[in-house]
Amino acid sequence: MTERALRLGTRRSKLAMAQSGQVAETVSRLTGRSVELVEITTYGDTSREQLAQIGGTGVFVTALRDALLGGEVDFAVHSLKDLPTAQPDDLALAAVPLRADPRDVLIARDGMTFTELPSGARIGTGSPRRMAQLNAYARNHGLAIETVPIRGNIDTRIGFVHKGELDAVVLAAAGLHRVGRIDEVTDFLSVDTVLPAPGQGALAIECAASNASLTAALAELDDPYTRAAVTAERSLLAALEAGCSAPVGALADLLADGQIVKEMRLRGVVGATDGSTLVQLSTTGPVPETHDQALALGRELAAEMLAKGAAGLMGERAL
Ligand SMILES: NCc1[nH]cc(CCC(=O)O)c1CC(=O)O
Repeated sequence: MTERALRLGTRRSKLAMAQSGQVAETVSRLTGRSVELVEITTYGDTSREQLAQIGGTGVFVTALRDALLGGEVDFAVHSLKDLPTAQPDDLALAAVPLRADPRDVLIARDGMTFTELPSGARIGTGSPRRMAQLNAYARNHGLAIETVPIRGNIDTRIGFVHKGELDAVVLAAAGLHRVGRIDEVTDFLSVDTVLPAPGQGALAIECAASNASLTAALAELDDPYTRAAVTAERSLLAALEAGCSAPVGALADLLADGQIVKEMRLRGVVGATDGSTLVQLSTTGPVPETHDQALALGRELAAEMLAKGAAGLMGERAL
């Protein structure tokens, strides 16, 4: 008997459809089963309010998770940075595939880089994290910029620049790669300037925890280093009691001696959105070999950041 197609739940945005389409092809190749995309509309897709006002990026996730638990779809693909830090017991994070470029990038008019922008340039972003770090960099380097809150999908955001409403917008490299618009980037922002969101560039493949066979099949897509890194980053976020849209950046990467991977470094930042204050620290440790070791790395850095005053900079608390 021919098995029915696997149903993959996805948001309707171009980015989500691109991400889900790529995962669908891989899952179909690995399992030998066809995969059909089931489009789900989330509250985050329909609301026009700023994310901080509607509960952070978790609003992109809830409807997909409801569809999973209701048996409407078999598995779902999320942008990992949009997932709340607490993983529900009845949902398995079956795979975190190899991470794409985690950096933030600038798309500016006239091909300009960040430091080439004119005094008073208006830069659009919906992320308090990006605002805090760009404003801090500008303060420290004598640049005069204005960060402008924006919402919308990738096309809408880039459109603000094309229409002349903004001088530049900031987006994630990973999203632009996946929708085929990476060539429009005018400046790849160093992570020393703008630390990415915890989990940025990574995907999360979820299914019902009760579906053990599908959980095991999807685990084939997991990249252990990526999973360890994003687990440490999200552990930091959780330990700071911050929500997905708090002004918190984090990045875990591997430190190697030649070809030999020696340690994992975790960097974290939290800041006031006007850039007046940033708490930015890092820690290193053995490459986590277990989930708990990755969690511990994040908690360790969070404790150091809280001791340096991070709590007062959180703005939006975990919801
Ligand atoms: N909710 C916005 C969102 N969620 C994930 C990505 C980028 C893709 C990724 O981080 O994997 C984006 C767009 C952006 O930040 O520019």
